[in-house]
Amino acid sequence: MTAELIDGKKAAERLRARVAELAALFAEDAGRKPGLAVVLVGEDAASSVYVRSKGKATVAAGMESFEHRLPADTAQADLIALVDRLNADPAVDGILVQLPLPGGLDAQAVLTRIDPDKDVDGFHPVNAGRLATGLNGFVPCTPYGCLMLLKAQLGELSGLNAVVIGRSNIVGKPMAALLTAADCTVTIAHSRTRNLPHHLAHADIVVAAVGRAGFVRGEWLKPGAVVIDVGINRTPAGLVGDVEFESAASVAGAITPVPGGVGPMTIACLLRNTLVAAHRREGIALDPQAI
Ligand SMILES: NC(=O)C1=CN([C@@H]2O[C@H](COP(=O)(O)OP(=O)(O)OC[C@H]3O[C@@H](n4cnc5c(N)ncnc54)[C@H](OP(=O)(O)O)[C@@H]3O)[C@@H](O)[C@H]2O)C=CC1
Ligand SMILES: Nc1nc(=O)c2c([nH]1)NC[C@@H]1CN(c3ccc(C(=O)N[C@@H](CCC(=O)O)C(=O)O)cc3)C=[N+]21
Repeated sequence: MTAELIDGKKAAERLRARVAELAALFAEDAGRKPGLAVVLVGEDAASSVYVRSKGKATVAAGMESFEHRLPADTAQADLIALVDRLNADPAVDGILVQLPLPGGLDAQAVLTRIDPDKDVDGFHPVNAGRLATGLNGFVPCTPYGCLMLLKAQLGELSGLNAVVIGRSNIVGKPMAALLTAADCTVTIAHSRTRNLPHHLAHADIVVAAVGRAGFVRGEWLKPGAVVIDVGINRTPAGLVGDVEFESAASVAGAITPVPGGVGPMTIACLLRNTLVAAHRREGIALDPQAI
């Protein structure tokens, strides 16, 4: 292996520590802690684990965590009613509805019901539009975390070629928007892309968000490329990313591991977005450069 390992766990710990300091200052000024509400519908094992670790991280950062667990057979109207209550609750700065929702529930309708100014996931169309047009809003946590890792690794991104593999609303599309705003030349690849290796051969930055274990091979990469592996795939061999780590690490300049790469940054960015939401709601200034 020649690639440098990008330590997302350490970067996330640093970000969480900064958020915790600023959350303590906020609590002094506002007379209350920032609050994050997480809604989990159903009993999906992986989702339960995530929700528990989000709750722990929220409390550790000096924020209030409100967990709402609903049965898998919850009616759409009841879920919408809960979102309405959270929208109206002054103690709640951020709302996250854990995805995927059980079959029968309309995720898009639920996400669109969340007050855009409490939408710390950045999934509301208003926030997607703000990101696309360069306005201040909430940026989805996973791509935001990826951008932070890239900037820490490379410094200036201007003029670099980036290939984003995947075009989902929660990872690929906002990732491409962020890289475009950072003046990269961005290619978005997806399941209909012809000759992915051709595109990757020119990529200084590769972000893989495909959902297929070990999909990206080292021999497709440009030597020295910085590779961000978003994939979380549970295999009999354990948790693996979308990049074939061994072969990629012998060609790339730097690469994120799975676990310990993008995942921890996602949670840290969720806390960051909640802190920002709390400041905006209370009209308390927060220097964006401070975090
Ligand atoms: N670390 C973290 O914090 C997070 C990790 N994840 C993980 O990231 C991965 C992606 O998540 P998500 O974006 O939600 O997934 P989606 O399933 O929504 O999107 C996958 C994307 O990959 C594309 N794709 C599928 N097959 C190929 C192929 N053969 N070649 C090129 N592109 C392909 C799809 O293309 P098309 O659009 O044509 O179907 C689609 O755009 C998953 O492993 C998920 O678990 C997700 C969120 C957070
Ligand atoms: N509304 C919503 N917002 C999300 O942000 C959201 C979601 N729904 N649904 C599911 C995906 C996935 N996701 C992850 C978060 C943390 C890790 C994480 O911390 N991973 C650890 C490993 C955890 C483990 O061992 O399972 C790591 O990569 O090191 C992974 C994945 C957020 N998501």
